[in-house]
Amino acid sequence: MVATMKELLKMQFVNKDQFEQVIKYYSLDDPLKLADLAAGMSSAPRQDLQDVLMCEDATERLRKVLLILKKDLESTRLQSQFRTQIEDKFAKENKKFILMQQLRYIKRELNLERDDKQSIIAAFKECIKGFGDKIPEEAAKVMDQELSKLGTLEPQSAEFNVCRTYLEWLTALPWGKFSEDNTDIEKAEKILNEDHYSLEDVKERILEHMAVSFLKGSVHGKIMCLVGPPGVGKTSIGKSIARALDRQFFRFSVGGLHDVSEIRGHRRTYVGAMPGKIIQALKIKQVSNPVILVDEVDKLGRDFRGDPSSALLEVLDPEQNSAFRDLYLDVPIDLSKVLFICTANVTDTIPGPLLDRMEVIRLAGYVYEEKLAIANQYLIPQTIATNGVPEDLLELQPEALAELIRDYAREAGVRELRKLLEKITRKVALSLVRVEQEARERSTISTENLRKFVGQPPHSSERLFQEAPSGVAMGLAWTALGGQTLFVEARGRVPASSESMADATLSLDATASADGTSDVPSSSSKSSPRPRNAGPRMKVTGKLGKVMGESSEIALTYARIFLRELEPKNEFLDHAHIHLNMPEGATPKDGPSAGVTMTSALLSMALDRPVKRDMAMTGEVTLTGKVLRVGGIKEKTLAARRENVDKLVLPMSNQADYLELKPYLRAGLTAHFVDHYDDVYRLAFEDTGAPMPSGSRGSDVVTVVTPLEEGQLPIFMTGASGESATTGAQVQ
Ligand SMILES: Nc1ncnc2c1ncn2[C@@H]1O[C@H](COP(=O)(O)OP(=O)(O)OP(=O)(O)O)[C@@H](O)[C@H]1O
Repeated sequence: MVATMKELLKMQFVNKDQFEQVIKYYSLDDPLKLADLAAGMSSAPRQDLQDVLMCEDATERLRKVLLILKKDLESTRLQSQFRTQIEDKFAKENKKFILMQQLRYIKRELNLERDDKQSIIAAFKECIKGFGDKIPEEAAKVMDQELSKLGTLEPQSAEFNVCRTYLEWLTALPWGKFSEDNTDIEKAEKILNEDHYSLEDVKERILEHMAVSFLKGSVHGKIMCLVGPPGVGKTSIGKSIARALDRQFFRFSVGGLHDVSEIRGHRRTYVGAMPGKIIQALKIKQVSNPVILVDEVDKLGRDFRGDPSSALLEVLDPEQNSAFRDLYLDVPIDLSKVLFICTANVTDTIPGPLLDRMEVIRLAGYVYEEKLAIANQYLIPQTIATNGVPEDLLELQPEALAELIRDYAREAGVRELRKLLEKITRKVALSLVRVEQEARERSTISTENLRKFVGQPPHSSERLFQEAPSGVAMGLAWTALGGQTLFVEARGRVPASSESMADATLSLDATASADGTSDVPSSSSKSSPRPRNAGPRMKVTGKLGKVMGESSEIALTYARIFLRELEPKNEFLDHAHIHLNMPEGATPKDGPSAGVTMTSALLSMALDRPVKRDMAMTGEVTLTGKVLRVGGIKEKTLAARRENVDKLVLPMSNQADYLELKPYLRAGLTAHFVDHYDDVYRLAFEDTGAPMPSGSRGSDVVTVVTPLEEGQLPIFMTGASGESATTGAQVQ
């Protein structure tokens, strides 16, 4: 007996024999069998059934029938599967709902808890009541509105959570909560001295600021901005100010920050919206008058997400910040009692309107003696304590510390020095835990075993030129990393009449060779007549900014005038193709202060006479030879001492800046103050065999000699800072 179609399909019918049987059975035009078919396909689409009936070929007809039935069976199976799943889910939800209702009912009967939503609302109301009248009217009104809105929303809805989070932020703020300021200025001074060595002028400015705030009873006024190279203690002095004032301290960095909402918050319409950093600071610190340190304001970004500097201005400006509106909270918040302190490496990149409202306090960097004292009094005790090494089990000999400062951590600040001391202490800690407690011995770090702890010194190279050849002059520059020496190299030759500029520059030696050889013709050859058709040209390299580029042109024009008066027959600068280069080409440089150095390098090249050894100069030069005032005298003086330079030529108008420096900072230096290039020339080329001008158009040179103090080391460091090329700090 042949099984019916449905039965065969239910048996997963694919067997060849059975298939043959079915074909045979259904190939007859028997109306009864057709009726059987139709019954099996009752739920099949009409079109499909028609297709079957119209099909003439019996085998094909059968195949179609089978297909229809297979589909039918599949859909029946799926339907029943869904039904079971849905029923299961409903049963679970139902059960949960019933249990929840029972639980709620039981809790309410036992008076254990009120309705969830109601309890949330009640908690908010309680919290708001606690603030009393300390909440400003507008904020109180918004809280009321939000509370009523919360009452109308379903606790399971997304909007309920948005509304609840918003109220949580509003009620988490320290409305009217202030910590009491320390008004004892002597105690404040003691704390500042306890935390930091030296920095007298910085501490003095901070104390003045505090004094004004105490008298006025508010911190209104300019925002303090601590500017200086890395590791000079800007961040840590900010922390110390908070300690001196007895206030909470919060720090955040805006370096590389592009998104304005980091400061001003996101609008509430965004998913995951939050208030900005300032509101977060108030919430975390739970007082309305913390000290907030905004680090790296000189590295603020700006893009399509807005201009964070304008948002920062709104926050920091004492005129505007008593009603600061965070985009998320959208109620006025009084920030006028917050003490904002900013830090930066340079002021050039701080947006103008922001800089205008700041009181800049400069931290220039430390000399050797200061680093030694900082290490002994602060860094060594601190690192020993943080690494858990018993004090009597570690001894760092003074010579080893001197070597660390001199050869390993040649920097303006003390960050690298701190890292090295930490490295040593960690190594000592490891060696201590490797042996039994009783067998532990004191570790002594001397110059002999220092390398075992910190490896080879990274600063083995001396400064770029110990003795500069003709065409090279040493300047002093001021970078974000502190002061440094900056060499100017000038090379040039007069091309043959047929030579093009390209050929001429190709034949130029871009870097003067250290042995002093140069392709600059001797003075006698320079006075011979030259073909005039090639014309003089100058190429300047070393990643110079616009101002420095212009300064090089002024230097060339002035050097030509000067040379014509000095040696009328020497026409070298009038005809030569010149290449002026400032090494460390990866470091951007700008500013006019290298004017005198460039002029000296050009004259040294044209006269084939080297500039006096160990002399560094700085000053802007004008077309008439006047030497103008420059910035960063302290940083430049520290760099000169670091780099073995003992003679300085500085603008007369910077004399006061120099004399303001503590004598120990300029110990061993002879500084000459000039106001005309004639005197720079005399000082730089005296006794080198170069011709001397007949008189000077400047006023008398002032020379300040500062002898070494007793027990003070002479010059103690050599070599240029290796850092600047990699960090891209701008030289000025
Ligand atoms: N005068 C000082 N007396 C004692 N410790 C100091 C002094 N100057 C710096 N330090 C210490 O040096 C370390 C580095 O200082 P800090 O991090 O404050 O530098 P910074 O100027 O903020 O640097 P950056 O610009 O990289 O942020 C800190 O541990 C700090 O305590």
